[in-house]
Amino acid sequence: MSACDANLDHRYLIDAFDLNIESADISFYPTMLRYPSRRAQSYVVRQVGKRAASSETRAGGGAGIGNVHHQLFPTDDNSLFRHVAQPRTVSVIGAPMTYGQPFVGTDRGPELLRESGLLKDLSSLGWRVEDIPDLDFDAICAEAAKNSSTCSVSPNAKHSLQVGAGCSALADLVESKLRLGRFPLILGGDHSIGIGSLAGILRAKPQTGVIWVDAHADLNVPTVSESGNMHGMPLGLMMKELIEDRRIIPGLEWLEDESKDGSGPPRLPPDSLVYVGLRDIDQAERRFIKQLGIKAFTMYDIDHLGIGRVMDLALEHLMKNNPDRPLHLSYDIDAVDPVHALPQGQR
Ligand SMILES: NC(=[NH2+])NCCC[C@H](N)C(=O)O
Repeated sequence: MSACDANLDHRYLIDAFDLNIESADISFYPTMLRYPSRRAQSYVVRQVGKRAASSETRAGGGAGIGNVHHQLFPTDDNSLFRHVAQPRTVSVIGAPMTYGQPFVGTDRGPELLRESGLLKDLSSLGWRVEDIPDLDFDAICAEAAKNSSTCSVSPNAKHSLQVGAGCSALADLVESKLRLGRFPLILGGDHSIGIGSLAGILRAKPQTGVIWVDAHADLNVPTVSESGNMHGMPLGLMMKELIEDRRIIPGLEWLEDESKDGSGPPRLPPDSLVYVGLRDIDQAERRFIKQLGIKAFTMYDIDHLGIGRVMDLALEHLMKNNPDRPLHLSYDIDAVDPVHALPQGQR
């Protein structure tokens, strides 16, 4: 662990995110499943339960002052969750994906989060909870794999048929919940689920700004990926600048389908993304971040500026030209201080 890693502990993250988010996902790496599940879920729960993000409260962010302020002076600000219908309902979607990286185990994420009391905690925050049965990736992915003999081999996108089929089902579900005015809370699964979450979200709400809390940039595309693992690609696959036509990847053809309301296939403009917590990025990703001008806060920045300031800057970047846009938070537990979540065998 380096000194700067120590700064990104859950407490800081929880206290710093005084955000008005409308959707969230959380993803795992197998070695990180056990201990952090309680912390991970409390983190997400806190996000869902957040109150107003006034500049006054955000100013105190990093050290937890903003959060203490909320507890002392709770507000019931209707300007929050503007994109969520009343009564507020969170749709909990289990996405037990394992095919985006080499290890089995990430499929236990939804179960462990539920076991650690997620649903009760959500309801105690005053939300209605819609607990949807986990997506049946065993069946969906096995069915998709049947086509593998008739399909060309993936161009450096491992298990793309399985990841593609699973994420297509996830995208449909996320999109339908957003269109009902619900808050989709997606429980991974490895981070290739981001392909499904982002596709569904961007089809329903193309203006969405994305905050990607992760040690990794996940900005690879098959032409440059060093590992071929799709958990390293969800953001790259959403950027037109990095991949023109996703139909070249077997299993991802659906990503080029028009959105129902005619807004085109789901795409994320580079200025609609902010990274928080980077500490392990590939050569090509580094180049892309620079070329595309993506806003990126590394562990160094968090250590240097403090997480409160980093979050102020992140929000400023996403909201300055579009103060009413929805936000999506994607949280990979490997962003957490390795003292709490062992990052063995990242790739
Ligand atoms: N969400 C993650 N854990 N991503 C890990 C990605 C690691 C590496 N950059 C790759 O593309 O293979």
